[in-house]
Amino acid sequence: MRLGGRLAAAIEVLGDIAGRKRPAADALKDWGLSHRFAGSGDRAAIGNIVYDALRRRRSAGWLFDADTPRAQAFGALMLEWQQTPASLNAQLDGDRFAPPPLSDDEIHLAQSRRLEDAPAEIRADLPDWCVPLFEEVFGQDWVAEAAALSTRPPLDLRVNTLKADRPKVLAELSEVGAASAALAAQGIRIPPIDGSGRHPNVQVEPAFQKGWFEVQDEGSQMVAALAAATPGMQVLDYCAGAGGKTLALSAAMENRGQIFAHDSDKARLAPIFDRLRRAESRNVQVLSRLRELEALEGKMDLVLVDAPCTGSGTWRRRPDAKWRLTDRQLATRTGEQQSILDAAKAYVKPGGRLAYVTCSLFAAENARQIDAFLARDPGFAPLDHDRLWSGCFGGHAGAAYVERDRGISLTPARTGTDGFFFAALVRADAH
Ligand SMILES: C[S@@+](CC[C@H](N)C(=O)[O-])C[C@H]1O[C@@H](n2cnc3c(N)ncnc32)[C@H](O)[C@@H]1O
Repeated sequence: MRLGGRLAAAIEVLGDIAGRKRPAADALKDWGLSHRFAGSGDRAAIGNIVYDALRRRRSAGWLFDADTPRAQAFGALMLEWQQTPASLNAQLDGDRFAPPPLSDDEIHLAQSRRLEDAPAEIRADLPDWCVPLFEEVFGQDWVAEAAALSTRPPLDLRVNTLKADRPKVLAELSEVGAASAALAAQGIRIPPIDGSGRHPNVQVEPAFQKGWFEVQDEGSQMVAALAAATPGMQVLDYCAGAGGKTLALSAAMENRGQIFAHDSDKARLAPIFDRLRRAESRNVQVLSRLRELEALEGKMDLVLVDAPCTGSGTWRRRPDAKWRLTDRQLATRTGEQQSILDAAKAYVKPGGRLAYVTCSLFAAENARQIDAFLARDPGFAPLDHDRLWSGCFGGHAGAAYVERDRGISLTPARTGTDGFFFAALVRADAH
């Protein structure tokens, strides 16, 4: 397929996503199943146009003054693929699978508009209702922070120190542009790919099969490090899901002590078994039933609550979620977070820690959730997050947003990671 056919396919998929309000991955998969002639390179290119258009939906559409799949797809090629109206029309010329070329009116409009002149919410590529939420957290930096969430993400890996070290994994992956990550001690980064390219499928690498590394965003690795699990501890990972953080904690604990991995959803927990085997994590017990946790009450050195959240920090990877999210869903998530925190605290021993993590950037899910928890339970006190940050990432003062008594925020603009929030609370009393 030439660019024209790929562009037409991307417009069709964007129409499907908008019309049926369905996830981008599902729409792309269906398109692939009904167009089996398309090769893997075509699918990757179509996927890239679709994802770029979703990340830049407002700014791409603004160039053509239209919130349509056509405007978003053409706009994405101009903003992210260094195309111009003239270069696009030249490539579409004579391609019978291409969408209609840009009209004189469209060309005139796109050439007369400069993104620097667009309203702030357009440059931020945010739904209107999210603007005050970003302003609340980031003040005058809110547009830059939101815009950084609209860029292509890197592919990050975490070296499993139970089986390998970073130089060994880097040597294995030297051909795919892998380099040490800037902040996470065991992180490896493969930078975002330009244009129609795609990241290598690292999961077919022998080193992956041997458990030498996991795919994990650098921010996720950093919050696992901030949880400060050490060998010999008793740890409850209360929302373990597929075990991304469980595995990082297990490696930090050098397989010594005990991690209890729980999740209320057995289906989400299911992949953890294979991952634990491959990583040779031997200090993890998976407990899917709540009643199995009874014996742990008041005994844990560390309880990690990696809470269900809106995922607003991961919009680089799941840009369709940005446009589907509603304020009602945000309210539902904050309610769940509150009840999970209130339930999980019972397992912390006196002097132990409750660590709270989200991959969201909204204050309601993060610092305000911590304020409310501390107001409900004066038996917990916040750790000094300035000290925690400098203890873990000492050479990088100022890289993250750190509020001493409220927590630490990582963002694509500041730390070059997905957006994450971390707060640690110490149980001071003996009740
Ligand atoms: C952010 S995900 C966890 C990701 C995982 N820790 C990782 O690093 O891969 C949040 C998880 O919380 C789980 N969850 C939601 N409500 C819960 C509850 N009441 N108790 C325990 N887990 C819950 C969800 O099933 C989901 O797997």
